[in-house]
This record gives sequence, C-alpha cells and structure tokens, in this order.
Amino acid sequence: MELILKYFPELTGDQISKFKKLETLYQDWNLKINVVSRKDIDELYLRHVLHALAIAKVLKFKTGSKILDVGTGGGFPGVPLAILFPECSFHLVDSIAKKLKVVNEVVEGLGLTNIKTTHSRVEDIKDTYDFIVSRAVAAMPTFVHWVKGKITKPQNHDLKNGILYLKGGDLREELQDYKTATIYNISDFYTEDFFETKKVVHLPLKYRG
Ligand SMILES: C[S@@+](CC[C@H](N)C(=O)[O-])C[C@H]1O[C@@H](n2cnc3c(N)ncnc32)[C@H](O)[C@@H]1O
Repeated sequence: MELILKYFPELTGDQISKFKKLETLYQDWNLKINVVSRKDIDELYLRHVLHALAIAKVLKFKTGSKILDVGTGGGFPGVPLAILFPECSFHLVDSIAKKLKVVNEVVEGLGLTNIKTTHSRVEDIKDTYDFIVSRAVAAMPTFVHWVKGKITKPQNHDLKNGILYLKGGDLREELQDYKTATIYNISDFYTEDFFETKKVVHLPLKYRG
C-alpha cells in the first residue's frame, strides 16, 4: 500500500481504505475463482494496482468521463482506476462470466458505485466512451477493429479521445500502421524494475471509428 501512496500521495481517506481492502478481497476471491496468478496475488499492488494506475500518470480523467475497460479479467485496469477517479463512470466488460463474478464481488465489497460490469464480447457493446482502457487482451489491429465506433465526439481532455492501452516490450511492429499513437514509458513515472519495459499507448480514435 505504501507503494501506491509513494506515487499517489493525494489519495483521500476513502480511497486509501478502498485500496487497502482490495488485497483481502482479491486474496479471498482468488482462492474460489482463480483470476490472478499466485505470484501476482503476492505482488498485487505492484503488478496490478500500480500498473493500472500508470494510465492516470498519462491522463487525469475529468469529472463525468465515461471509460470502457475491455477484457477486464479480474478487474484490471478498471477497478484501481475507478477508485482513483470516483467522479467518472467505468464499464468493465469481459467475455468470461466467472471473471466478472470476482469483479462484481470486489466492487460490492468496496462499495464502488461508479463501476458497471457486462458479460459480453466487446464487439457487442453498443455504447460510446471518452476513453477505452485495456491490458493484455489483443494486438492493436484486432483491438481497434473491436472498438470501432465506440468513442464519443466531444473532446474534454488534453489527449484526444481514444484508446489507452497498457502494453510491454518492443511495439514498433505492432504499431507501425498507427502513426498517431504515442508511447509513454511507465519507467518515466515509476522506478521499480517491474516497469522497465512497460508502456502506456495512447491511440486517438475517430468518433465514428
Ligand atoms: C489476459 S486476460 C487480461 C485480463 C486483465 N485485463 C488484466 O490485465 O489482468 C484477457 C481477458 O480478455 C478477455 N477477452 C478476450 N477477448 C475479449 C473480447 N472480444 N471481449 C471481451 N473480453 C475479451 C478474456 O476473457 C480475458 O479475461
């Protein structure tokens, strides 16, 4: 938990208490339904919470923003972001129901009211969002195809509406067709070795897709 406060020192008491509760909730639920690997559960704050919050180092979502988390799995990056941005609404989608069972239990356990979950393939989601976040779901061309047409038109942020994707390694080949993509090195925000090769990719998307 100190790790989170090291990089996000301005959390409110309510946010700190929610972040603290996350560990027990995930430990308990992960025993029943395995959504996070054993090693990762031991390093939940580093590998999941802090990693998810790297998106907030790239962009502070404004009050009222709508954000879609595609392939949220056990709730990453959506759950930590929803704690950090209580004035924004988050829609967490996954095609595997049992993963959302864990997310729903965590959301209920924390009393988070700004998360909605849907068991669906993202291609079937009809709503629109300011930003679409994700981690470890699909290569960019497939992902862009899935989320086409799901971006709202009004621009309220310094970055254009679109995708904020947590990715790792050498992205040159994967992103070669996306000239408007910007890569942010997470190691510019966090000093832990775990983040050495990790990035946040911002890709603006046209509102009509
Ligand atoms: C490797 S997991 C990553 C989970 C989470 N984002 C994380 O980083 O911990 C990929 C997730 O994407 C989901 N997924 C894959 N394709 C999807 C699609 N088309 N629509 C919704 N979810 C999808 C899978 O069910 C799985 O839970």
